[in-house]
Amino acid sequence: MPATESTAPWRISGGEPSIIAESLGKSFLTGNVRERILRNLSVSIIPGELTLISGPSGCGKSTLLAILSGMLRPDEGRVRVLGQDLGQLRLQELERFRLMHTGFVFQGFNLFPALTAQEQVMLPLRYIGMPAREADQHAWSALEEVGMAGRAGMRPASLSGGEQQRVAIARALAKQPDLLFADEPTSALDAGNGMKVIDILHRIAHRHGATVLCVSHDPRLIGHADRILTMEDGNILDDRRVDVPVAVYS
Ligand SMILES: Nc1ncnc2c1ncn2[C@@H]1O[C@H](COP(=O)(O)OP(=O)(O)OP(=O)(O)O)[C@@H](O)[C@H]1O
Repeated sequence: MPATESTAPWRISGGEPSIIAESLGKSFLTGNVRERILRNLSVSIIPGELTLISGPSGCGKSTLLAILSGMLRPDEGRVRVLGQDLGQLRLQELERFRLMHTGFVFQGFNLFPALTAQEQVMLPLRYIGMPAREADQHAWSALEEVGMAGRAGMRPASLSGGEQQRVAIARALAKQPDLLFADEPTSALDAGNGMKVIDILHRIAHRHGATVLCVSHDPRLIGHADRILTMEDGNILDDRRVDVPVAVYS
């Protein structure tokens, strides 16, 4: 496990891509119609940045995120993450790889109703074998980093949507992953809470050198990413950098 100090860099960004995807193709069968969702898509993602994937509904954003994070296998092409060809890993090895190196934040928070914020964040740490006392400290640091340490003893029903999403981010953050994936993390939140979440994701990339890849069609987020990939019809139409400085949430 890397450093415990929450503001310490986990990884130093050397400009080398942490994710390299080449010639990805993916189809889904609906009834007896096979629909091509991704077509010959290639992309590299760099650590230390918040990269946003935007584009119209149904263009394949979540499918791409699922493939780049190792949750879904492509039909064609290959994905290298941290130098590892995901296609070479057996299912169990892939699960282990994801557990050790990636965190995921979902639109619907996915918190356990019966657990406090502290317990939610500790759970995956205990699952990877971290001793209780250490897991407790890591969970506390992660909650502190997202501004939720003061609510560590509260259960989801007593937290607002924005607070629940910040707990979910702390849970993904606590194991200090190399890569953090987020699928529409702000879509259930109002403007203010959505902005806090995106600023936290941005800060995770910049302070810790993590690769942060976020799917969203929320136009408010565009100025808050470092790089925007715009998808249409299963491919990347536009790839651009955002120069505007980002306000850091405190
Ligand atoms: N497991 C699946 N089986 C069949 N079709 C699927 C499956 N997953 C996704 N699709 C289809 O693939 C297309 C792309 O889905 P995807 O969720 O990647 O799009 P998206 O760009 O993230 O959309 P949105 O912005 O609405 O979430 C959609 O038409 C969807 O219905």
